[in-house]
Amino acid sequence: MEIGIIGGGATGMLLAHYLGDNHQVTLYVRRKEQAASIESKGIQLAVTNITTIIHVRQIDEGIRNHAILFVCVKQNHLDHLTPVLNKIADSTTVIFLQNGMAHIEKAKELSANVMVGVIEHGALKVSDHTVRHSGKGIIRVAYLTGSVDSISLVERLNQENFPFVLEPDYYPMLAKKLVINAVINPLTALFEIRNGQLLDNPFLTQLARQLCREACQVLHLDEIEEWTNVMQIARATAGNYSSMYKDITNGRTTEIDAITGYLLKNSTEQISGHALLLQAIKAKQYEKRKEGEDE
Ligand SMILES: NC(=O)C1=CN([C@@H]2O[C@H](COP(=O)(O)OP(=O)(O)OC[C@H]3O[C@@H](n4cnc5c(N)ncnc54)[C@H](OP(=O)(O)O)[C@@H]3O)[C@@H](O)[C@H]2O)C=CC1
Ligand SMILES: CC(C)(CO)C(=O)C(=O)O
Repeated sequence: MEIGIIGGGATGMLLAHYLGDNHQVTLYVRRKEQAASIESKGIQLAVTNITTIIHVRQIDEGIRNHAILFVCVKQNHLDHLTPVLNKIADSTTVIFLQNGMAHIEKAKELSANVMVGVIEHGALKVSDHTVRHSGKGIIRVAYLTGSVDSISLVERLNQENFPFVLEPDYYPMLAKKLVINAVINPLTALFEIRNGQLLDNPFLTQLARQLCREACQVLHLDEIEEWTNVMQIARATAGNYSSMYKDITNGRTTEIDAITGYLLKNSTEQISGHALLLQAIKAKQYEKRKEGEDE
């Protein structure tokens, strides 16, 4: 298939590497230097040193026609892509792969077919042309809008070494991932700890449990089931730093608005734990940025 991928970060390069073997893949990046780096060196998978040759273009040159267009940028970059996505051919299926749920309403407005997904892999960008596959998992996708044969599309994407699974309903798929990110990400970022430490410190575990309860109340999910899920992910990724921890440490904008902000926006009752964490993360982001400017 002709596949386009927007975003040459960790997930965009991971997809380009694995899908590049079986499909015609074009990766759209924002910077000229990154385009040049991938053009000359291909995408390298760290540790293995396997190189995949794909097409790379700067996004400013425009998007070609593709059967599938994956969107692999962070939530806070999505608004800049609106003019680009509005021009995508109606026959294309756009697949959004963000954490959080703030993108759903805008995604529904596109005239192209739209699917959304969650990535259960761990990926780290090592350089402009190198990605590390730090945790093997799957990508779940679900239909959002338009006329697309989701079953055959997912069958064609699915690979033994890089599985795709079709979910019957997008809402529980995204909501369950949202609970995990709304509990683990802000707490680990605020307390500067690895994911597993949430379960080692009884005070933090109690806080995490409260956040899980509040999130489930907003999203109409079963609290016991989701808490079991959160604990399982915290254990499975015990040695990792969350993406929010890493964003703050590196002075980048976090996805807090699309995660915690989404819960606050959609809550009919007070969710005091999340309300406090939203401000705390923004305050920390602000301080880290100031530190960077002062240096
Ligand atoms: N990494 C992981 O393991 C996982 C990530 N996710 C989710 O996947 C999403 C993407 O994350 P991730 O890949 O890690 O993020 P990264 O920050 O690694 O990559 C984002 C990329 O998007 C590029 N970008 C931003 N704006 C544009 C634009 N207008 N046009 C083209 N490219 C653009 C950035 O380019 P530049 O380098 O020039 O700034 C950057 O390379 C997030 O929502 C994240 O939460 C979910 C699960 C796991
Ligand atoms: C699952 C988890 C919490 C793993 O770190 C994640 O998705 C993230 O860090 O954004």
